[in-house]
Amino acid sequence: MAQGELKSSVLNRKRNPKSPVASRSSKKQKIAEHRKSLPIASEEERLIEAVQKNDILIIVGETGSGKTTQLPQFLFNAGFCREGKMVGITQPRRIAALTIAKRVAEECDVPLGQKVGYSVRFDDTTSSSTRLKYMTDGFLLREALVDRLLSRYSVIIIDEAHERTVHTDVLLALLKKVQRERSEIGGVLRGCQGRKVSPLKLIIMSASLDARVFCDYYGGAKDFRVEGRQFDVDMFYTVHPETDYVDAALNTIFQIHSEEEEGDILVFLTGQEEIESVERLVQEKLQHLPEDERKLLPLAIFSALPSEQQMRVFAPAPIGFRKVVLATNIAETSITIPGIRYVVDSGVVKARTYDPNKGMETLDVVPVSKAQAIQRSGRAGRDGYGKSFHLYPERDFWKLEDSTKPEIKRCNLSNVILQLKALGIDDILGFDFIDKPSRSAIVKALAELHLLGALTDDCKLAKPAGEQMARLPLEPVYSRALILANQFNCLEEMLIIVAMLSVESIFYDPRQKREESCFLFIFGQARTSRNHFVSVEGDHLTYLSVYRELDEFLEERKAEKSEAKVEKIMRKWCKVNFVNSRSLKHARDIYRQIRGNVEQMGFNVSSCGNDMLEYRRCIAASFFLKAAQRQMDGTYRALESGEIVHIHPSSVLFRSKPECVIFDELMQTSQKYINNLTRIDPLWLAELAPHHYKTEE
Ligand SMILES: Nc1ncnc2c1ncn2[C@@H]1O[C@H](COP(=O)(O)OP(=O)(O)OP(=O)(O)O)[C@@H](O)[C@H]1O
Repeated sequence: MAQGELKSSVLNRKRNPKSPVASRSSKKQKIAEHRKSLPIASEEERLIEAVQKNDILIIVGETGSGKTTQLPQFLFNAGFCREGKMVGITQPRRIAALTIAKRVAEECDVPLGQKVGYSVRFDDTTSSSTRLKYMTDGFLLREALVDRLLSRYSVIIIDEAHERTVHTDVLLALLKKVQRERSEIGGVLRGCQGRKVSPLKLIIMSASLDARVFCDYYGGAKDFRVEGRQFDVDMFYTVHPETDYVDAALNTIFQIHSEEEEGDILVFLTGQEEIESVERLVQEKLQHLPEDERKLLPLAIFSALPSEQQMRVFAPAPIGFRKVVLATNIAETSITIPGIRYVVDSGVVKARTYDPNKGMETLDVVPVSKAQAIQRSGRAGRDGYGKSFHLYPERDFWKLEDSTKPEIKRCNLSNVILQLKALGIDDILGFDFIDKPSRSAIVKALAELHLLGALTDDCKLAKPAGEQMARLPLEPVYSRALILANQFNCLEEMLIIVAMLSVESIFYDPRQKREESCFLFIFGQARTSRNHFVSVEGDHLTYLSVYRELDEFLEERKAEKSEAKVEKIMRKWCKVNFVNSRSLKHARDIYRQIRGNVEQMGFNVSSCGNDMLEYRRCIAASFFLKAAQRQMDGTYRALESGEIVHIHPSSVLFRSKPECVIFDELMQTSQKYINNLTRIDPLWLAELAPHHYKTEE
């Protein structure tokens, strides 16, 4: 496609000139018409009948047929929320829970948080009048820790079950048990706060080509198909495979912008750095276009972005502009980004795989599954006819796996097992998982939890350490670090480090700036301006000094009260220091949230000030399972797995190569790398973790 003129219809988009009252009622009318036009609308009666007749129902429907937004409203109308009961709907991602709840509240014409609300980690908008509650699958799992029978719910809907997140898989099994227990109890007064427990209806919703796996798991449960989608989406594929999908995505964005009609673009890429680099490239390329063709607005969305920044992609583009949303697979399922008419699918996704025997994670860019490609296309055509451009040939689509491998088969199980133990499920090997993780993965995770002090010798939940670890919304190894830091009087510092380790790319790396002619100059400049943060003790302390320096800088400018001003100052500081402002802002949010958690648990947040020796000893005591020792040839041996590894070039200890280090990450990319390190004295391991290391080791 050659570049052409912008279509006049884009430039002529006008604001609605009606009065607020008139526009509100016309909006209501539009929503009512929209609801009626959804394929699921004509199925209301049949669906309710099926739910009434079956305790478990598997609903399969095309993307955009209206399952997520409409079914809960049908259930409400049919009386499933009487006597204060709720319908709970789980989503694999928080952004989906947030935006769908907002949409359903709008459809019901009620303020968010009353009849309709959402609950996700660190953000709960529900109230005692909430009847339709959207939440993440992880949130419902945590709720079960407090109310084992989930007695407030009359119906629980597990949405997007085909995604098979580890939390969804655990819920599928847990709810089977809860449902059995609730029907055995039958109307007896029990459950949380003596609530009356009635039988539970369970609905599993999937867009998957293969729903049989769920029907079989629930002993031949009935399936219900919702046929049809609201708007068509035309599919386009490349003739030949693309060698560089980032380049291909960039070209496609500009082709759509110059040749296609009005409508926004959604592009699927693999991660934060790639997205930020494409964002810059779009900006740069726009500078070379004539003034009237520059009206393209790139916006990013990925999971490490704070919620309010994620929400920016949902706002309409300014008049005359076309927005181009650059997303990871966070935008792949469930959500509707208003205005999106064109989808560009790179065909790839970044996938994490965990090897329990080596204790090693690999992060690879891999082809998407058919189900994922279909979900991606489904994001177009949600408020009108759409087009989906796949950056690979059609024959390659047919070669893709049908669906993604369940996360439970490729992740570290220690967190899930800790949650199950806290739920009173002791026989993990005998637990009825829909897809059983390997025996060795379970045994390895149990052993790790035991070493971390979360389980007793007979594999029961340790009190209070195991209980406290289960209550914190973190990986067990980080929860343990916080508990220990409380004893070492450096909880403040550990909270900062845990927050900083929870985000991607603290330092902005100009190597990502493709086509940068003065790359070497800028790279040198970045290193120099980063130098004053660098601690010879390692990356953890370097991150600590970045965090603290920004804190001091903001403290000095405390007079600037408005949040927007503070954010502006912060962005400027980050730019000068080559620090990624989005990542740092996210880390500051996480810090505040987990600080709230530990304070609720009664911990006093004290600081060790500048006593970094005590702090490094605490790191050694917390992460003793992640220690590595230098070998004669300059490589390192990870002490737990015996793997030979290298220090990652981005670590501040890359050149100094200390004798012994604690690492946070062990990743296989081109080589086996350890990253995010702290230098320790090897003797500390035997002293601080005597149950695992002997002095002669
Ligand atoms: N936040 C929103 N803003 C505007 N329209 C929306 C929003 N959410 C949903 N819709 C509209 O409602 C339709 C149905 O959405 P819904 O999420 O219920 O579909 P679904 O069948 O669950 O599909 P999927 O599995 O792809 O999420 C969408 O196609 C879109 O037209």
